[in-house]
Order: sequence, then structure tokens, then C-alpha cells
Amino acid sequence: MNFINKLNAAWAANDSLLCVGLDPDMDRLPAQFRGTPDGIYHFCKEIIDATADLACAFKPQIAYFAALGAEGQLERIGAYLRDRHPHIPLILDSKRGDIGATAKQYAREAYDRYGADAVTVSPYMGADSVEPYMEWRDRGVIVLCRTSNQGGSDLQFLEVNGKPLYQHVAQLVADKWNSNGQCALVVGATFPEEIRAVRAIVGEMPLLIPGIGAQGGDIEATVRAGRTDAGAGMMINSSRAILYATPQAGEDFAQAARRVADETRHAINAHR
Ligand SMILES: O=C(O)c1cc(=O)[nH]c(=O)n1[C@@H]1O[C@H](COP(=O)(O)O)[C@@H](O)[C@H]1O
Repeated sequence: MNFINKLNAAWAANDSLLCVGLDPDMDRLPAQFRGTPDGIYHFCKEIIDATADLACAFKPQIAYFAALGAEGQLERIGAYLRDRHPHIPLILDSKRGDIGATAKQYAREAYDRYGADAVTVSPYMGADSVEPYMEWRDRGVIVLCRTSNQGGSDLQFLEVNGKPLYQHVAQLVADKWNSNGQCALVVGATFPEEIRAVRAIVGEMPLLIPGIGAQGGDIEATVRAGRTDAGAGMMINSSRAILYATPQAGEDFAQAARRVADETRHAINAHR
């Protein structure tokens, strides 16, 4: 099953547009996972098991693994997901962008090594820098468009031929790069008006929307701006707010993560 079909199936099966981000920060892990050789794997595994029926995707951010030399644990997380929760897509967030020959290696890393269903990429180096990812016809290619951070405006808001650069990216991906129907775009929840503008350009194309939770994006405004006619079309990501949810009385970290994930899923669904 290709990425877009798998995503559609996960949206429906779990009645969820919530993407759970896996950003395991060693300083914030519960004590039992710190300083052990495979603590990151076990922490993520518990988060996955606690939220797999509430999520439409999991999105590990590669820097949190690579910085600690924990790529092997990320490989194991990919294998675990494929084995235990095969209907939930794995999005590798690595935001790569390089010349074609190098991109080919990055594509192998994402799809072969980690078994990702989709990968985030930067559009900055143009068509030939994303083509190697597209050669994997069954995988998703999620292109940065209007990122959630303030500094994203430095370049993405530059006016080019009468409209901001991020809108050119959306148009380019919709008109040209998405010829195989495998693309999605990243648009931050911190900019609902830009989500609305992108949705108007790209039709039904899925949007990966980080920025709710720790970054403070408004869920209602995000969903109203980004939903398709069918009330879907989004993977709304939250990482830290779920991973490091403060346990309430009688809960452990995984139960707290589940509670916050479920609250977030409901808050999203209330506006679909
Ligand atoms: O591509 C991304 O996932 C991404 C794009 C963007 O514009 N903003 C953004 O925050 N992200 C990622 O989404 C996650 C957000 O994490 P939280 O702010 O903890 O929910 C991080 O892994 C970021 O690297």
C-alpha cells in the first residue's frame, strides 16, 4: 500500500488526524530510560504502544537520534512499528535537501534503512534534488512550504512575482512535483492564514502541520483552515506536549502521553 493510501486508512481506522512526534530528548526522559544503551528505543516503544490507536502517523525527528549516535535505535523503532502497528505510517523528519546523487543516498537512508513511509525534504535546491525521493513510487515526499518558526518568514514570505515564496512552493509541488500523487506539504499551525492559502492552492493534498502543543498553535483555527471537504487532509503533529506530558495522580508517563494525545485528537475532531 502506498503512503497516501496508508494515511487515508489510518485517518479512518483511528478517526484521527493526530501525528505523534517522536523527539526523544535525553534530558527530559523518565529516569529509567536515561544512561541505558537502548533507553531511547524503549521510551519511544512505550509512547507508540500508548498512542497507536489514537494517531494517524508517527514522526521521529532524526536529529534526536543522530546526535546521540542512536540511529540503531531508530532502525529498531521502524522495525517495531512495521511489526506491531503496520497500519500506522512512519514519517522520517529529516528535512533533507542536496544534489541528486547525494539525495539518492538520503532516500535510501530514509526508506531502506529506517523503513519510512514518507520523508520531509527541503525544496530549496529544486526539482532534481527531490526527484530521487520520488523514484520510490510508494513512498511519500513531504515538502517544506510554510514552516512553523518565526524565522521561516525571512525567506518564505519574500514576495516573488506578486506573491510570497511559500505560495510558489505550494503551486510548484501541486502542478509539477506531484505528478505521481505522492507529495504532501509542511505548513505550521502557528500560521493558520497561510494554511488556508496553501489549502486553496493544493486541493486535497495532505498537509503535515506541526506547531500545536509546545509551539502554541491554535487547534481550532488550524483545523478550520486546513481541512478538506471530507474533513481530513491533515497530519497535525504534536511532539513535546505528548512525550513529556506531566502525569496526573496515579498515571505514569505513557498514560499521561495517552491522555494528552486523546485530548488533542478530540480537540482536532471537534472542528473537522
Ligand atoms: O517538518 C517538521 O516536522 C517541522 C516543520 C516545521 O515547520 N516546524 C516543526 O516544528 N517541525 C518539527 O515538528 C516537531 C514539533 O515539535 P513540538 O513543538 O514539540 O510539537 C519537531 O520535530 C520539529 O522539528
